[in-house]
Amino acid sequence: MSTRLLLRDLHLSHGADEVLGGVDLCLAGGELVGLIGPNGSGKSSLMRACAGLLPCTGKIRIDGIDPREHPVAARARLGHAPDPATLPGALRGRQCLELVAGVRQLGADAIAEAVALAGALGLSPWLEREVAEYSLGTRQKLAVVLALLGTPLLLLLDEVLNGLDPLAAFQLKAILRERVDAGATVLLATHGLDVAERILDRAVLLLDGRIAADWNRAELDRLRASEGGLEAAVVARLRAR
Ligand SMILES: Nc1ncnc2c1ncn2[C@@H]1O[C@H](COP(=O)(O)OP(=O)(O)OP(=O)(O)O)[C@@H](O)[C@H]1O
Repeated sequence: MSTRLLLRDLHLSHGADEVLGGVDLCLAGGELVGLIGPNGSGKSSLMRACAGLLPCTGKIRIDGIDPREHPVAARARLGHAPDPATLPGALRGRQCLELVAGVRQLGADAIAEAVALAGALGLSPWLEREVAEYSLGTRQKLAVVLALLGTPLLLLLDEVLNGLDPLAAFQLKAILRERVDAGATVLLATHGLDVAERILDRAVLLLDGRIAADWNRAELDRLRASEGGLEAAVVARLRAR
């Protein structure tokens, strides 16, 4: 299986505070991987660094491409859901889709696919309305559709199940599984360990600036069968610090 995302000795600081202190991570094509970690452990920062939005040191490769040297080629392979709070309130949902499609040089087919995805998530009635009128969950749906636009090979999704209604969350999990089965790789930051335990192929724990644990599907199944499951395993790691 090809390496979709490779991180070696990734370091990232916000001012004087080191957030990532040497992250090593290798994701293959066709994996749905959960990124777990306490508040402030650096999950969002890691994703933003991979998307070229934050400076960092160390090795990053997306399908072998360094996003800092070849940002356009890397971005063509990458879908990163924007923070819903940063979506432009004055634009309508459809305009946001068209804007991102334009930046990514995607055509009408990609927009039509995104409109269909929006429908699957219950977003259709909102596409002609301004984002400023959206609820938090509706903004989250639009952020996810923007990330999925153009069927990227690597999806970096930061807590995208948060705030979604049950039907939209169900649909999104099915869409992610379809994308992964078709060869895409998803890195999903989440605090929802019950969901993670059921839907992921793998879960990694980001702790104290590094990957502190890495559970594959068989290990997640074993945890699931044990008392407390993944939650108990994660809580034990956090308490042991
Ligand atoms: N723009 C910024 N300026 C300064 N510090 C920041 C900035 N963004 C994040 N941080 C700090 O970096 C650390 C990691 O934050 P980050 O948002 O990446 O964590 P997270 O794991 O995604 O957290 P959460 O689970 O709460 O979403 C935190 O200590 C946070 O306060």
